[in-house]
Amino acid sequence: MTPGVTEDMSLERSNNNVVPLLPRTTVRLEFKNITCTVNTFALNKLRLEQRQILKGLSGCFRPGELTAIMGPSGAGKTTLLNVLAGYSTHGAKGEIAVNGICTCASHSTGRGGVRYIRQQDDLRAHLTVNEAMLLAAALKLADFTTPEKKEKVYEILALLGLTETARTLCRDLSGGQRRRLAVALELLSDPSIMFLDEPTTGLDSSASMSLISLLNSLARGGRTLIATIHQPSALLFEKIDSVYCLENGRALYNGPRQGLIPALASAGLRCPPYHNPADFLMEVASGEYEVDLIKAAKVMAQYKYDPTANGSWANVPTIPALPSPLDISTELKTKPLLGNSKHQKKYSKHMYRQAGPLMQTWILLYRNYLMTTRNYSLFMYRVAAHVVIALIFGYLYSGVGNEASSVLGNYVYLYGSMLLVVYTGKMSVTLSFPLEMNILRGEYFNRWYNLGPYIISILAVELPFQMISCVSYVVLSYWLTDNPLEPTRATLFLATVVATSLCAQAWGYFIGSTTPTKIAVFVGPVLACLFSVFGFCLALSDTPYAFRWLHHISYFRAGFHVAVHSVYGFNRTRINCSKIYCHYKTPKTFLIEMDMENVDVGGNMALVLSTTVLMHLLTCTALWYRLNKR
Ligand SMILES: Nc1ncnc2c1ncn2[C@@H]1O[C@H](COP(=O)(O)OP(=O)(O)OP(=O)(O)O)[C@@H](O)[C@H]1O
Repeated sequence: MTPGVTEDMSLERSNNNVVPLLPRTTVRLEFKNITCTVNTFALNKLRLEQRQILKGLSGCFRPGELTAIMGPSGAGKTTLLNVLAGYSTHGAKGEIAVNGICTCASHSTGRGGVRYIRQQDDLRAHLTVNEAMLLAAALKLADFTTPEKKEKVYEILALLGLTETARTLCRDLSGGQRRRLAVALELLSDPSIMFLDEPTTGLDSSASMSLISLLNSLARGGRTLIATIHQPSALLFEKIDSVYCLENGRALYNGPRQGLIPALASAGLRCPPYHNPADFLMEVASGEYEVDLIKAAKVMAQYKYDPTANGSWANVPTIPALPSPLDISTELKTKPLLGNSKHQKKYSKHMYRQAGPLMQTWILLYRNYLMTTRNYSLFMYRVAAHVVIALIFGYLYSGVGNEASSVLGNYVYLYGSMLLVVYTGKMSVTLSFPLEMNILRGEYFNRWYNLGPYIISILAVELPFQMISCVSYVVLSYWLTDNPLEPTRATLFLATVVATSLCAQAWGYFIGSTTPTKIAVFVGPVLACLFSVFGFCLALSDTPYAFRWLHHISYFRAGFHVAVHSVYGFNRTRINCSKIYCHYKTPKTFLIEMDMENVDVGGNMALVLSTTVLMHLLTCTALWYRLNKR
């Protein structure tokens, strides 16, 4: 059993005191002159054009503060977040310093151990909250004992108000609970800096308030928190410490929330009394007031907010803050935040270290096992589909395997069988992997595990699935079509069909991991069709020279030739003939006419197996590149 992820996934603990979580170190993130340029295709001019999305942004995010990145839609908020987090840095330039250590903005590494909670749903739908947390703890907290992991999971769930939902499947959580769980999963490793992309989008005002209060409290514990927020209500805006407002890729305002209205006023933009300052800022940034925003930004940058002064800000009406729905802020106000917390002392002897590769593989396998057992209908449908097709083929081609007048019918059955297993093997992963890719990107970026263990864990589930589906199809259809039941022939046929299907699956992984779903949908079938024509009705001698290389590299052709040979080759004696004349009474006649009398079984099997290994290696390389060179 995986340490910390035993069959008893309950979260029992003796002590119910929830202690606020404190990061180990604090992170100050400064950035200077950040630009981001992308190439876009201008349809009207039919050429590539460069477009600058971020136009020289500078600023600083401090520990202990919740910073909101605001701005109208398309202003560049997500792009800025991606570049600063190191999540996607394509086309980025400029300097980013983490606690004074400078890196280039184009480096795609998680800066300062940053954790990035993206807008997309990165949760595993078929795990319960409890399981998701314990599995994440097992992956991330190698130095903790099992009771300590459970204790930590319990603390975090309690802190985020998720204790009640511990046994709920992630797919059944409400939007707000999902966002909180996403935060909880990352809090396990006590990150000092967290980025959140639009955490309140899709939440109602109460859920948004609850989440922003939570983020505010986490920031108070010494973390650096940065979140993109679209249009916060006045109450929600009160929970924000600093504002970084963008307009069209430029910084409009960068400073403390309390300094916003006086800064706007210094540029001649007076917020009407009782108007939500956040709304006013968005109206200004959207160009609803006739002002030169570049000039206004320059003037506002000159404004120095003085929190002690009785001046401008004191005269601005503020809305009294309501108690946090999670009531965390109150608790944090009454407890020391840094340095001497019970929690910090309790875990101070531990490093926040990832589990080793073997343990990661084991945990991920266990996770896949749990998810598969919850979602077994998918597996059952897949096997059932193969069984149904076997029955249909068995009915249509009944008895063709041992009848000389039906050799061509049997040939079509063999070809159809190969086509079936190639399509099901390839398309099942070609279409599902891009969806998996989204979650993989999030978990990998947030350093849950390495690529090797992840790949082993998905293959360990997918390979047996495909093998079981193939075996159920072959056994049933081969028997119904009355093909020879000699052990050597039957075993070779089964082995060839399964190997070809796994090779197609390896191709599917490669296509799914390198192309978007919309393209993968047709690239997969087109390649399968292209490879399938070689060797079926097209002999090598009839193939134009320019295409002969396709004949040689086609795993479909190789598998199909071995399958035909296993049925009609190896000096098979005469086949029964129930008619007056059967042209293919001697199997050799058929093999000669089909240009298959000299099939190199070993060579063809080696081609299928080596193509499988090659495609898996290419998939690993492509995945590594996509995950590390963003
Ligand atoms: N790879 C890309 N190629 C072309 N244009 C891009 C690319 N990425 C982003 N953009 C453009 O850059 C601009 C900023 O995008 P971004 O997603 O950062 O905006 P945003 O402020 O987060 O918007 P929203 O609030 O609607 O999510 C948009 O106009 C977008 O179309």
